[in-house]
Amino acid sequence: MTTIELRELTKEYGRGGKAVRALDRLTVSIRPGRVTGFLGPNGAGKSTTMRLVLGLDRPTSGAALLGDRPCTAHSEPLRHIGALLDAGAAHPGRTARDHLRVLAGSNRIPDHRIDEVMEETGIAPAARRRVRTFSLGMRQRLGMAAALLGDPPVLLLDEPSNGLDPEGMVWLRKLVRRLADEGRTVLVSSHLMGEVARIADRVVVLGAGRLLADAPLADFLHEHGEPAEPDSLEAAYLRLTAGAVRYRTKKEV
Ligand SMILES: Nc1ncnc2c1ncn2[C@@H]1O[C@H](COP(=O)(O)OP(=O)(O)OP(=O)(O)O)[C@@H](O)[C@H]1O
Repeated sequence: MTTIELRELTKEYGRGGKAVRALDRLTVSIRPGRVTGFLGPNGAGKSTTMRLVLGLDRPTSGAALLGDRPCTAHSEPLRHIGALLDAGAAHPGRTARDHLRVLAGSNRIPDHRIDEVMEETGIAPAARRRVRTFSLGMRQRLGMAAALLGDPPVLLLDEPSNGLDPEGMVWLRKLVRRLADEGRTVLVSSHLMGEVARIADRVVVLGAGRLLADAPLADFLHEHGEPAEPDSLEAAYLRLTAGAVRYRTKKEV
Protein backbone atom coordinates (compact mmCIF):
# COMPACT_ATOMS: atom_id res chain seq x y z
CA MET A 1 0.00 0.00 0.00
CA THR A 2 1.03 3.59 -0.57
CA THR A 3 2.10 6.39 1.75
CA ILE A 4 1.52 10.04 0.83
CA GLU A 5 4.83 11.80 1.39
CA LEU A 6 4.88 15.57 1.61
CA ARG A 7 8.40 16.95 1.71
CA GLU A 8 9.01 20.63 2.40
CA LEU A 9 5.92 21.27 0.30
CA THR A 10 5.54 24.97 -0.44
CA LYS A 11 2.96 26.70 -2.61
CA GLU A 12 2.69 30.40 -3.34
CA TYR A 13 -0.11 31.91 -5.36
CA GLY A 14 0.59 35.18 -7.16
CA ARG A 15 3.93 36.94 -7.35
CA GLY A 16 5.95 39.64 -5.66
CA GLY A 17 4.38 41.65 -2.86
CA LYS A 18 0.94 40.15 -3.50
CA ALA A 19 2.06 36.51 -3.23
CA VAL A 20 0.06 34.34 -0.83
CA ARG A 21 2.05 31.51 0.77
CA ALA A 22 -0.68 28.88 0.98
CA LEU A 23 1.73 26.14 2.14
CA ASP A 24 4.99 26.69 3.93
CA ARG A 25 7.51 23.80 3.97
CA LEU A 26 4.95 21.17 4.91
CA THR A 27 6.57 17.84 5.71
CA VAL A 28 4.37 14.95 6.78
CA SER A 29 3.67 11.29 5.90
CA ILE A 30 0.09 10.04 5.60
CA ARG A 31 0.27 6.29 6.12
CA PRO A 32 -1.85 3.37 4.93
CA GLY A 33 -4.34 1.42 7.02
CA ARG A 34 -5.76 4.36 8.91
CA VAL A 35 -8.10 7.28 8.52
CA THR A 36 -6.24 10.57 8.85
CA GLY A 37 -8.38 13.60 9.64
CA PHE A 38 -7.04 16.69 7.86
CA LEU A 39 -7.96 19.77 9.85
CA GLY A 40 -7.33 23.48 9.76
CA PRO A 41 -9.15 26.82 9.65
CA ASN A 42 -10.48 28.27 6.38
CA GLY A 43 -7.54 29.04 4.11
CA ALA A 44 -5.09 26.85 6.07
CA GLY A 45 -4.02 25.01 2.90
CA LYS A 46 -5.91 21.70 3.02
CA SER A 47 -7.38 21.88 -0.50
CA THR A 48 -4.10 23.22 -1.86
CA THR A 49 -2.31 20.19 -0.39
CA MET A 50 -4.80 17.81 -1.97
CA ARG A 51 -4.50 19.52 -5.35
CA LEU A 52 -0.71 19.22 -5.21
CA VAL A 53 -0.87 15.53 -4.26
CA LEU A 54 -3.15 14.96 -7.24
CA GLY A 55 -0.83 16.85 -9.56
CA LEU A 56 -3.59 19.35 -10.42
CA ASP A 57 -1.22 22.14 -9.49
CA ARG A 58 2.57 22.41 -9.22
CA PRO A 59 4.39 23.16 -5.98
CA THR A 60 6.54 26.29 -5.77
CA SER A 61 9.13 24.05 -4.10
CA GLY A 62 9.27 20.72 -2.31
CA ALA A 63 7.41 17.57 -3.34
CA ALA A 64 4.13 15.69 -2.92
CA LEU A 65 4.63 11.99 -3.62
CA LEU A 66 2.55 8.83 -3.76
CA GLY A 67 5.05 6.34 -2.43
CA ASP A 68 8.21 7.43 -4.18
CA ARG A 69 6.69 9.06 -7.26
CA PRO A 70 4.55 12.11 -8.02
CA CYS A 71 0.95 11.34 -8.97
CA THR A 72 1.60 12.69 -12.47
CA ALA A 73 4.14 9.91 -13.06
CA HIS A 74 1.26 7.41 -13.18
CA SER A 75 -0.35 6.97 -16.60
CA GLU A 76 -3.69 5.77 -15.17
CA PRO A 77 -3.97 7.92 -12.04
CA LEU A 78 -7.43 6.72 -10.93
CA ARG A 79 -5.92 3.30 -10.23
CA HIS A 80 -3.47 4.89 -7.80
CA ILE A 81 -5.46 7.66 -6.14
CA GLY A 82 -9.14 8.53 -5.85
CA ALA A 83 -10.32 11.97 -4.84
CA LEU A 84 -13.50 13.71 -3.86
CA LEU A 85 -12.61 17.37 -4.16
CA ASP A 86 -15.56 19.21 -5.59
CA ALA A 87 -19.10 17.89 -5.71
CA GLY A 88 -19.72 20.07 -8.79
CA ALA A 89 -16.95 18.40 -10.79
CA ALA A 90 -19.20 16.20 -12.98
CA HIS A 91 -20.54 17.63 -16.26
CA PRO A 92 -24.16 18.64 -15.55
CA GLY A 93 -25.43 17.41 -18.93
CA ARG A 94 -24.05 13.88 -18.55
CA THR A 95 -25.83 11.01 -16.88
CA ALA A 96 -24.19 9.58 -13.78
CA ARG A 97 -23.31 6.40 -15.65
CA ASP A 98 -21.78 8.32 -18.58
CA HIS A 99 -19.73 10.44 -16.19
CA LEU A 100 -18.26 7.28 -14.67
CA ARG A 101 -17.89 5.62 -18.08
CA VAL A 102 -15.74 8.50 -19.37
CA LEU A 103 -13.50 8.33 -16.28
CA ALA A 104 -13.25 4.54 -16.50
CA GLY A 105 -12.41 4.64 -20.23
CA SER A 106 -9.53 7.07 -19.81
CA ASN A 107 -8.00 4.94 -17.06
CA ARG A 108 -8.57 1.49 -18.61
CA ILE A 109 -10.90 0.52 -15.78
CA PRO A 110 -13.26 -2.36 -16.67
CA ASP A 111 -16.97 -1.50 -17.12
CA HIS A 112 -18.11 -3.80 -14.32
CA ARG A 113 -16.53 -1.37 -11.84
CA ILE A 114 -19.08 1.27 -12.89
CA ASP A 115 -21.97 -0.88 -11.64
CA GLU A 116 -20.06 -1.89 -8.53
CA VAL A 117 -19.31 1.68 -7.41
CA MET A 118 -22.84 2.86 -8.20
CA GLU A 119 -24.19 0.06 -5.98
CA GLU A 120 -21.65 0.82 -3.29
CA THR A 121 -22.53 4.51 -3.16
CA GLY A 122 -26.29 4.06 -3.49
CA ILE A 123 -26.73 5.97 -6.75
CA ALA A 124 -27.56 2.96 -8.95
CA PRO A 125 -31.27 3.98 -9.13
CA ALA A 126 -30.18 7.35 -10.58
CA ALA A 127 -27.66 5.92 -13.08
CA ARG A 128 -29.52 7.28 -16.12
CA ARG A 129 -30.35 10.68 -14.69
CA ARG A 130 -28.43 13.78 -15.71
CA VAL A 131 -26.09 15.16 -13.09
CA ARG A 132 -27.80 18.57 -13.21
CA THR A 133 -30.88 16.99 -11.61
CA PHE A 134 -28.88 15.61 -8.66
CA SER A 135 -29.17 16.98 -5.13
CA LEU A 136 -25.96 17.96 -3.32
CA GLY A 137 -25.94 14.68 -1.40
CA MET A 138 -26.35 12.69 -4.63
CA ARG A 139 -23.47 14.62 -6.18
CA GLN A 140 -21.33 13.74 -3.19
CA ARG A 141 -22.20 10.08 -3.63
CA LEU A 142 -21.38 10.30 -7.34
CA GLY A 143 -18.07 11.93 -6.40
CA MET A 144 -17.36 9.03 -4.05
CA ALA A 145 -18.25 6.58 -6.82
CA ALA A 146 -15.70 8.30 -9.08
CA ALA A 147 -13.07 8.21 -6.34
CA LEU A 148 -13.59 4.46 -5.81
CA LEU A 149 -13.76 3.56 -9.51
CA GLY A 150 -10.11 2.55 -9.94
CA ASP A 151 -10.03 0.62 -6.64
CA PRO A 152 -7.14 2.90 -5.59
CA PRO A 153 -4.86 2.39 -2.58
CA VAL A 154 -5.07 6.11 -1.70
CA LEU A 155 -8.19 8.25 -1.17
CA LEU A 156 -8.36 12.01 -0.67
CA LEU A 157 -11.76 13.17 0.53
CA ASP A 158 -12.39 16.90 0.91
CA GLU A 159 -15.44 17.51 3.13
CA PRO A 160 -17.07 14.22 2.05
CA SER A 161 -20.08 14.54 4.36
CA ASN A 162 -21.14 17.83 2.76
CA GLY A 163 -24.85 17.58 1.93
CA LEU A 164 -25.29 14.00 3.13
CA ASP A 165 -28.43 13.16 5.10
CA PRO A 166 -28.11 11.34 8.46
CA GLU A 167 -28.30 7.94 6.77
CA GLY A 168 -25.64 9.06 4.32
CA MET A 169 -23.38 10.14 7.18
CA VAL A 170 -23.62 6.69 8.75
CA TRP A 171 -22.90 5.08 5.36
CA LEU A 172 -19.88 7.33 4.84
CA ARG A 173 -18.45 6.56 8.28
CA LYS A 174 -18.66 2.82 7.64
CA LEU A 175 -17.22 3.15 4.14
CA VAL A 176 -14.25 5.23 5.27
CA ARG A 177 -13.54 2.78 8.09
CA ARG A 178 -13.67 -0.19 5.75
CA LEU A 179 -11.37 1.47 3.20
CA ALA A 180 -8.76 2.05 5.92
CA ASP A 181 -9.20 -1.46 7.33
CA GLU A 182 -8.49 -2.80 3.84
CA GLY A 183 -5.08 -1.15 4.16
CA ARG A 184 -5.73 1.96 2.10
CA THR A 185 -4.44 5.44 2.86
CA VAL A 186 -7.46 7.64 3.62
CA LEU A 187 -7.10 11.39 4.11
CA VAL A 188 -10.34 13.18 5.05
CA SER A 189 -10.56 16.95 5.42
CA SER A 190 -13.45 18.25 7.47
CA HIS A 191 -14.61 21.09 9.66
CA LEU A 192 -17.04 18.77 11.47
CA MET A 193 -15.08 17.91 14.58
CA GLY A 194 -17.70 15.46 15.83
CA GLU A 195 -17.44 13.48 12.59
CA VAL A 196 -13.65 13.53 12.59
CA ALA A 197 -13.60 12.33 16.19
CA ARG A 198 -15.76 9.37 15.15
CA ILE A 199 -13.82 8.30 12.08
CA ALA A 200 -10.19 9.40 12.39
CA ASP A 201 -7.36 7.34 13.89
CA ARG A 202 -4.96 10.20 13.46
CA VAL A 203 -5.13 13.94 12.86
CA VAL A 204 -2.95 16.28 10.84
CA VAL A 205 -3.66 19.94 11.59
CA LEU A 206 -2.58 22.87 9.42
CA GLY A 207 -2.59 26.53 10.38
CA ALA A 208 -1.78 29.26 7.86
CA GLY A 209 0.03 26.75 5.63
CA ARG A 210 2.14 25.20 8.38
CA LEU A 211 1.98 21.90 10.21
CA LEU A 212 0.58 22.43 13.71
CA ALA A 213 0.06 18.79 14.71
CA ASP A 214 0.45 15.24 13.42
CA ALA A 215 -0.60 12.70 16.02
CA PRO A 216 -2.88 9.80 16.86
CA LEU A 217 -6.30 11.16 17.88
CA ALA A 218 -5.93 10.05 21.51
CA ASP A 219 -2.49 11.69 21.84
CA PHE A 220 -3.80 14.88 20.24
CA LEU A 221 -6.65 15.07 22.75
CA HIS A 222 -4.27 14.34 25.59
CA GLU A 223 -1.80 17.01 24.53
CA HIS A 224 -4.09 19.82 23.41
CA GLY A 225 -7.44 19.05 25.07
CA GLU A 226 -9.17 21.33 27.55
CA PRO A 227 -8.97 19.83 31.06
CA ALA A 228 -12.70 20.47 31.49
CA GLU A 229 -13.54 18.67 28.21
CA PRO A 230 -10.81 16.03 27.77
CA ASP A 231 -12.72 14.14 25.06
CA SER A 232 -13.65 17.16 22.93
CA LEU A 233 -11.77 17.30 19.64
CA GLU A 234 -13.39 20.67 18.98
CA ALA A 235 -11.99 22.15 22.19
CA ALA A 236 -8.50 20.76 21.52
CA TYR A 237 -8.58 21.93 17.92
CA LEU A 238 -9.75 25.45 18.82
CA ARG A 239 -7.07 25.74 21.43
CA LEU A 240 -4.33 24.67 19.03
CA THR A 241 -5.43 26.77 16.05
CA ALA A 242 -6.47 29.97 17.86
CA GLY A 243 -3.35 31.80 16.68
CA ALA A 244 -3.57 30.55 13.10
CA VAL A 245 -7.06 31.67 12.07
CA ARG A 246 -6.81 34.08 9.11
CA TYR A 247 -10.49 34.91 8.68
CA ARG A 248 -12.71 36.01 11.56
CA THR A 249 -15.02 38.90 12.39
CA LYS A 250 -13.97 41.57 14.88
CA LYS A 251 -16.55 40.20 17.32
CA GLU A 252 -14.90 36.76 17.22
CA VAL A 253 -11.46 38.06 18.22
N1 LIG B 1 -6.07 29.63 -7.10
C1 LIG B 1 -5.71 30.41 -6.07
N2 LIG B 1 -5.24 31.65 -6.28
C2 LIG B 1 -4.85 32.44 -5.26
N3 LIG B 1 -4.90 32.07 -3.96
C3 LIG B 1 -5.37 30.84 -3.70
C4 LIG B 1 -5.80 29.95 -4.72
N4 LIG B 1 -6.22 28.78 -4.13
C5 LIG B 1 -6.06 28.96 -2.81
N5 LIG B 1 -5.54 30.19 -2.55
C6 LIG B 1 -5.19 30.71 -1.22
O1 LIG B 1 -4.39 29.75 -0.57
C7 LIG B 1 -4.71 29.67 0.82
C8 LIG B 1 -5.09 28.23 1.17
O2 LIG B 1 -6.33 27.92 0.57
P1 LIG B 1 -6.99 26.45 0.62
O3 LIG B 1 -8.19 26.48 -0.26
O4 LIG B 1 -5.94 25.46 0.34
O5 LIG B 1 -7.41 26.35 2.15
P2 LIG B 1 -8.34 25.28 2.88
O6 LIG B 1 -7.61 24.87 4.12
O7 LIG B 1 -8.74 24.21 1.94
O8 LIG B 1 -9.59 26.19 3.29
P3 LIG B 1 -11.16 25.82 3.51
O9 LIG B 1 -11.25 25.17 4.85
O10 LIG B 1 -11.81 27.19 3.51
O11 LIG B 1 -11.60 24.96 2.37
C9 LIG B 1 -5.82 30.68 1.06
O12 LIG B 1 -5.24 31.89 1.52
C10 LIG B 1 -6.41 30.88 -0.32
O13 LIG B 1 -6.95 32.17 -0.46
